[in-house]
Amino acid sequence: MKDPLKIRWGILATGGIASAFAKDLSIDPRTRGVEDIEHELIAVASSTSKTKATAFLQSCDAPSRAKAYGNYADLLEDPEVDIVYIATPHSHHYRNAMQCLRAGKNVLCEKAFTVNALQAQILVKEARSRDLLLMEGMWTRYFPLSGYVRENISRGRIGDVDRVIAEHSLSYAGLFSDDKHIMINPDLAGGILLDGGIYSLTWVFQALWRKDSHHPKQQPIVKSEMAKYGPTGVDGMTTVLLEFPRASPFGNAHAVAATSLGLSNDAVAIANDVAVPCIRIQGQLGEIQIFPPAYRPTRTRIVLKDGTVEDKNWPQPGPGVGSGWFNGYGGVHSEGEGHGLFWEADDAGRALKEGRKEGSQLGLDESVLIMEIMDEIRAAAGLRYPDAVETTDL
Ligand SMILES: NC(=O)C1=CN([C@@H]2O[C@H](COP(=O)(O)OP(=O)(O)OC[C@H]3O[C@@H](n4cnc5c(N)ncnc54)[C@H](OP(=O)(O)O)[C@@H]3O)[C@@H](O)[C@H]2O)C=CC1
Ligand SMILES: O=C1OC[C@@H](O)[C@H](O)[C@H]1O
Repeated sequence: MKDPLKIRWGILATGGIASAFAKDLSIDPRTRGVEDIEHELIAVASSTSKTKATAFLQSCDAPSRAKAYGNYADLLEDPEVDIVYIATPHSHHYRNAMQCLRAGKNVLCEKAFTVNALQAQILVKEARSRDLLLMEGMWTRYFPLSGYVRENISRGRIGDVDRVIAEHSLSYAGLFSDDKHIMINPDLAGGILLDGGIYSLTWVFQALWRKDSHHPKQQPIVKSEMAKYGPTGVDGMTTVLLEFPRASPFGNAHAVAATSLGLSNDAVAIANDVAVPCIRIQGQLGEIQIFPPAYRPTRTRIVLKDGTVEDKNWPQPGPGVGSGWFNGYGGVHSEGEGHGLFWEADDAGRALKEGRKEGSQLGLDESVLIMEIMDEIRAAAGLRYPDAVETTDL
């Protein structure tokens, strides 16, 4: 077998998800059966200071040769960096991704891809004109669990998908010490739609926007309601009804994508020691249930009308570094294993190997379409971020 291709990563920002990503890069890909590529963290950049970048590398047990930069521009000039993972707030994705592309770097950019669809379209055009990889870091799409769900839909286990009910919420109520918090700060494009609603929409799209659909693909019709978080005016709860046109004796397919900053199915289920699915994908023959959290589920159930019940657990693989490695970030992960960001990193690495220019499970046209839908939802409720955040000027 040929030697694995080494993917040389740079990371922009030193916050919570940047740290989880750096730790996942350090996990040997062979622990998840990946032998054709491997990852190396070459450099991290902090917009605040080199000291912060150095501390970040230490806290992530990064390779000793990894470099710390005190600004983003210096990392983009590093010829050893093949691909940049952007882990800044939503407000900064457009600007940072454009900086990377203009510096000739491939890009894996955290979700939500941008603040609005126009920004996403401009980035896509830039990446295509430069023949660079541009990929939205919607990690959930790359989990083996998601592949299993997609495959069972394709095999027709539940019949055609008639309805999807998707809910992703966080338990943030009362937890904000001030209005500058990333989740609620309009200057950082905060609010639950861009942060959490994107997961509910991801599950709806994984189920209903499919290459192998028996039905012609047509854009969904969207209706929505938003409840604002009073102190800052961003959305604290958003509920979306999507109708997917199709030629079926049962009419169009429906989906509900719900999200909230304060209500958490996950927290309620844990507190009461019960398991309640957050995603239900329903067809005439039965349904696929996915258990919370929607962004990192580890359990599925298929329930069919013929009496079949199939439960499966999907622990994230890894070296078993002990519980608590990722605890306190992005939910409760009791397995003490990898976070799961390595799956999207593997897909980005394989894209570089194969010459592919977008993610295999979330192409750029779909990322743009989802941004268009989120624009529509925000416009219906009058949620517009400051001009400096919505702009396409650099
Ligand atoms: N896939 C997933 O599971 C998750 C994804 N995310 C996504 O990752 C992104 C970052 O979120 P998260 O890591 O939680 O955020 P954090 O607030 O923890 O970190 C953001 C980092 O961005 C950098 N930054 C640059 N400019 C600013 C600015 N003006 N204000 C604040 N920070 C700035 C900072 O690093 P520095 O000072 O070093 O430049 C900061 O540490 C978002 O897009 C979010 O949606 C978040 C959580 C989980
Ligand atoms: O992407 C995310 O997933 C986990 C959540 O805790 C976090 O708010 C969000 O950004």
